[in-house]
Amino acid sequence: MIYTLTLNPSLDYIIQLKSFQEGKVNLSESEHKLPGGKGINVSQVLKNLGHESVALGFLGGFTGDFIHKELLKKDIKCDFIQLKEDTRINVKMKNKNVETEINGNSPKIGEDKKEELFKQLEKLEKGDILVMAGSVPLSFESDIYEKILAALPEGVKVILDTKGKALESAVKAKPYLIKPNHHELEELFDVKIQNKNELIEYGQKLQKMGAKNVAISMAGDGAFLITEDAVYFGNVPKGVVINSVGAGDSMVGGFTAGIAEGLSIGDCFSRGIAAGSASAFSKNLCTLSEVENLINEIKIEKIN
Ligand SMILES: Nc1ncnc2c1ncn2[C@@H]1O[C@H](COP(=O)(O)OP(=O)(O)OP(=O)(O)O)[C@@H](O)[C@H]1O
Ligand SMILES: O=P(O)(O)OC[C@@]1(O)O[C@H](CO)[C@@H](O)[C@@H]1O
Repeated sequence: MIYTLTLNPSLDYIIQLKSFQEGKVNLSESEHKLPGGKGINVSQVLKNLGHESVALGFLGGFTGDFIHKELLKKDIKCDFIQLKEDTRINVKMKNKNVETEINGNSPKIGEDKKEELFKQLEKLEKGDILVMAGSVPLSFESDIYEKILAALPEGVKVILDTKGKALESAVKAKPYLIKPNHHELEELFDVKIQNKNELIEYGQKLQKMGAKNVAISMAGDGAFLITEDAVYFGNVPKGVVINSVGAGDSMVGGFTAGIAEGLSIGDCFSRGIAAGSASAFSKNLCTLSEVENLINEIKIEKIN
């Protein structure tokens, strides 16, 4: 089974504006609400690509109820731990082509709820895939992903998409795949990466620190995959970006679907890029046909 873990889900409130002036009353042109949070988006993408998953994490209050109901409507299996406080609201504002995000604070999560999560994860089995994605709630220490990795039963394949200290500590516990974007890589090592060789160098540093495979996305500029034996570059297809929120999660979802189908790592990478771009080119998260329409435009090149 595939599990996704979203420690810090969100109700994403998407607002489209014709113009925006700071300090003024601005009228929205349209708005909609979506269940959000990186692992939850991965579960939605997996569903669209024909794969079942169980969405795990913490939900609370009316925002949590909304997310739960929306996921059940999509026939996504859920096993969330209930919190008293409301799940956060993340505002995604689109003014012409400029996307601005305001992400809310996480609700409080007690020690008992954390223990409940570890109990749930104990039940995973060899051969299961666990996708852990997103920020760490304020109630948790930044090494929570490392602790989860260390506590998991043997043989669970972990895909991790997070950043900063949470990523730095978790790589030590040897996840199967991590997916930083190039900005997150710069932030982690506190450097300005000047060219592709440097990017590969820093990706390989993460590998030396423990990550088995490192996929580095660079939005419209392609992506690198560093495996144990090789470095691959994948181009991204050309298209008009409509909504980049969730593009990274879609890449993770596409890659995970490839693993579940037993594809080669290069094909998983290509599927991930197609899914990321298909989501970027549409208002919603990618569908299977959108991914299939792009897959042949992606060429994976082994560069060393
Ligand atoms: N401008 C673009 N053109 C084509 N594809 C894109 C573009 N931007 C993003 N993508 C697709 O989405 C994938 C992930 O993009 P990106 O590097 O922005 O990840 P991210 O920063 O994790 O995403 P997110 O915006 O969800 O946080 C890319 O590898 C690509 O497949
Ligand atoms: O604060 P985090 O967990 O890093 O990111 C949360 C978030 O921005 O990520 C998703 C898009 O990737 C959105 O659904 C959600 O609002």
